Amino acid sequence: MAALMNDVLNNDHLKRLPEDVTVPGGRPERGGVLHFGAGAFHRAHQAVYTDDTDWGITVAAPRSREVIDALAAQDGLYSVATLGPGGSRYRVIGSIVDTLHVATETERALDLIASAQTHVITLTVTEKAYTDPAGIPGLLAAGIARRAEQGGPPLTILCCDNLPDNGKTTRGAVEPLLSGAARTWADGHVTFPSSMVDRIVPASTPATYDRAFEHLGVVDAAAVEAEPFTQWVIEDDFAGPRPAWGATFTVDVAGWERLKLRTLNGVHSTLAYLGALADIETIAGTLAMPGARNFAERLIAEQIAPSFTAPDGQDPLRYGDDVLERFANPGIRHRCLQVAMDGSQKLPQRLFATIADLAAADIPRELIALPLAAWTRFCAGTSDSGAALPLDDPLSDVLRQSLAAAGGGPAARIDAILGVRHVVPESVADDHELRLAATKWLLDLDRHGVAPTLESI
Ligand SMILES: NC(=O)c1ccc[n+]([C@@H]2O[C@H](COP(=O)([O-])OP(=O)(O)OC[C@H]3O[C@@H](n4cnc5c(N)ncnc54)[C@H](O)[C@@H]3O)[C@@H](O)[C@H]2O)c1
Ligand SMILES: O=P(O)(O)OC[C@@H](O)[C@@H](O)[C@H](O)[C@H](O)CO
Repeated sequence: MAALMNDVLNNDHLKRLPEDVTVPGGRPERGGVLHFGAGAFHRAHQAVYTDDTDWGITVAAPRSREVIDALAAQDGLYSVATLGPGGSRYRVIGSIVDTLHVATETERALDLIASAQTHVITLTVTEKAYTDPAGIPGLLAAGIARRAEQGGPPLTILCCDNLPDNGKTTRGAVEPLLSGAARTWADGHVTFPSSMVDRIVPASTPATYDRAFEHLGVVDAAAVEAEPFTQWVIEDDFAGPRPAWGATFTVDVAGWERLKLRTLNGVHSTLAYLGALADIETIAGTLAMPGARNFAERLIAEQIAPSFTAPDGQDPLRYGDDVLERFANPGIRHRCLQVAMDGSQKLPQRLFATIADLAAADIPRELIALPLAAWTRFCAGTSDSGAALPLDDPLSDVLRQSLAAAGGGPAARIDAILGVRHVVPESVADDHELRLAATKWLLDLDRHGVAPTLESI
């Protein structure tokens, strides 16, 4: 413990910490985890779970090096502020022992993937990263090939992105890029467990760093803020050793993924598009609009919950109530525009899967057509007040061109969005009832805007 305090106190950037700040119980003496995606979520989720073990993480940044440079300058130390009803609690995390910039250190990245010291690779690289063979999937495949050549030990690749069957998705992105011997080796030595990850972690802003400075008394350029809730459900399919994470290990994660992606993330995206259109900055602010909570509760009870079977012991309605309480947390300033980005990569699992299952069960789909209408209007890029809305989406050109070609009529615009294949499944694109309901909602949004539409529900 004394050594740890020395570590923290000797660090140039994190010293003289107030007594209410939790500090690491020691710096890990070993590595073992290689993580890709140096974003806010990793720092407030997997790195925190790992901080409770004796394993260490090398964090690799695929693109911008801003975060890893900040971490490196602070000896890997940074703070996570938990923003609860009673105020903020700060904890310094010590599990990050090294950093790596993939674009400029590709050889080192491959060596680390191949290294016998690396047992688990974790990923938070956003949903779209799995569709780019030249990106992370290609890097992993090349690293696995090197590991195979060297006859390295088994390896676990653990996706922590918000995707359904995320282990299978990762395997599906990497395996086709392996050739011959490497593929045979990977079959016997590499596993891709699925995992459900949950903690709301908004992007850090200058205000985040100001609050950290005010609380810690030192500059922390890698600070993150998060809600108190945290959850990690992992398919117990590790090829080799793993850290003693305080997660739930299970044989089947699919039910947990559906519960979370459809309920939490589905409602999150819904509020994000409605809020952005209404010129509201945050998810909490959107949920506070008159009628919004009633709509969200009905969406969960009447559309989302009946679309799937919850895991044993989970009540989707209670889960949904808890989610709405979490969204209402005023400390979490999660911007609608952050949640709204990459809709084409998120809505298949957050919205369209729900719609498809409701249609298959012959359950009416009127309420769930509203988020589809809101996304359609959002993609056109103008809010209810006439302000410009950014469309930060890898398919932005396709979406905007389809809408432009459709002209101004709501039915044609809904058809244009439903016609974007690879995003909207065929059964949803052909869903006549959904199309009519979404057209009606889009007409309401065009004529009256979000606020009166929500109040009318
Ligand atoms: N923030 C949350 O509340 C939260 C909660 C649960 C799960 N997640 C998952 O974690 C992911 C990352 O969230 P975050 O808050 O850390 O975001 P972030 O924007 O802070 O970080 C994203 C990271 O992904 C990398 N990245 C982006 N596009 C990439 C690409 N095409 N190829 C390779 N790398 C790419 C970026 O360089 C960055 O390191 C989310 O997309 C989601 O799947 C986030
Ligand atoms: O992180 P994304 O971009 O996949 O989605 C935005 C939010 O819906 C998401 O980050 C939630 O906050 C998170 O999934 C909660 O666990």
